[in-house]
Amino acid sequence: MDTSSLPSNYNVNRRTSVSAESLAPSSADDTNWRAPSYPKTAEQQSRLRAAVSHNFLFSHLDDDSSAQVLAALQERKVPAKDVRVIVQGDAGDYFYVVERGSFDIYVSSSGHVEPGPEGMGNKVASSGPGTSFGELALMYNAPRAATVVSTEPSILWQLDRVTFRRILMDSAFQRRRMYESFLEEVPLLSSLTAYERSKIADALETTKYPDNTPIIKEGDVGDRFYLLESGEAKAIKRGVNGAVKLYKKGDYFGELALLDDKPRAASVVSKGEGCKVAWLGKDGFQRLLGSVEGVLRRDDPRQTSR
Ligand SMILES: Nc1ncnc2c1ncn2[C@@H]1O[C@@H]2COP(=O)(O)O[C@H]2[C@H]1O
Repeated sequence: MDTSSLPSNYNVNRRTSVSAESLAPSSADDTNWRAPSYPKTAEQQSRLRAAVSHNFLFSHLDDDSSAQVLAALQERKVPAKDVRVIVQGDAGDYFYVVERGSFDIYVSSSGHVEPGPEGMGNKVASSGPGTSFGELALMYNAPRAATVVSTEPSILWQLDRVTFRRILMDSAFQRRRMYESFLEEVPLLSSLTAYERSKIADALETTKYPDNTPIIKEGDVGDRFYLLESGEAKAIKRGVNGAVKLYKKGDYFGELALLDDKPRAASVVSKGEGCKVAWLGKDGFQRLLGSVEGVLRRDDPRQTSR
């Protein structure tokens, strides 16, 4: 098993007991399996659609899978703050999408919650509307890696482990696998945790450009942030001879227009053998790269190439 996406204190060897059936998302008797379908009012449907619309794990599903997953999601109201929706060390049963409210996520280095007020360990993250949690135990058949606690009355949508594994997991796994090792080598992201990088992996899209093809055009409105996955590219500016910046694997561009809502400050063009880029839309950029905004502003290329 590839464990590179796991938190460092994640004990992969401590398995929980789960039935063989639930471990085999693509088993031979696939034809007999049907996702559960929970009836919903029109009002619930529209809230659910809005809640999943910004969640990247759902964005790559075909229409049929998407309909099955939406039908299988069940509303769960969390009536108060301090409700432990997930307890570190427990077996995984559901994956959760947050519709409303917020949750804090704690990790105890012992792998499970200890008695006493500090027993949940350190707070490592928070989760708000449109985000999701609880996928790790289901993906890796391992105990819950963290404790997730409500900080106010909230609304969740929960998906059972079998439906998660059969419909959502393949695409989630593939994207995380595909990008994990690349993202580890991107200097900009080195201050993030492995878990934060795996969330970025969920959100990335890939595009290939042949040699000498514009990726960004100076003056355009910016809606994507790019990481150079392979090949080369250069930045050029009207009225300036030669490239103002060269990009190689692991470099990024397209951040300035997104940071300040200004038009693209330069064009970026593929060069050499062309290139492959991984990109995040503006929404993903703002949600997932908020903590590196300081680095992006500090390293503003206009300070050296103007
Ligand atoms: N740093 C982190 N380490 C482990 N789990 C995390 C972390 N941040 C968020 N989580 C989420 O907390 C969830 C706890 O249950 P799971 O292990 O199933 O999946 C975990 C992740 O979805």
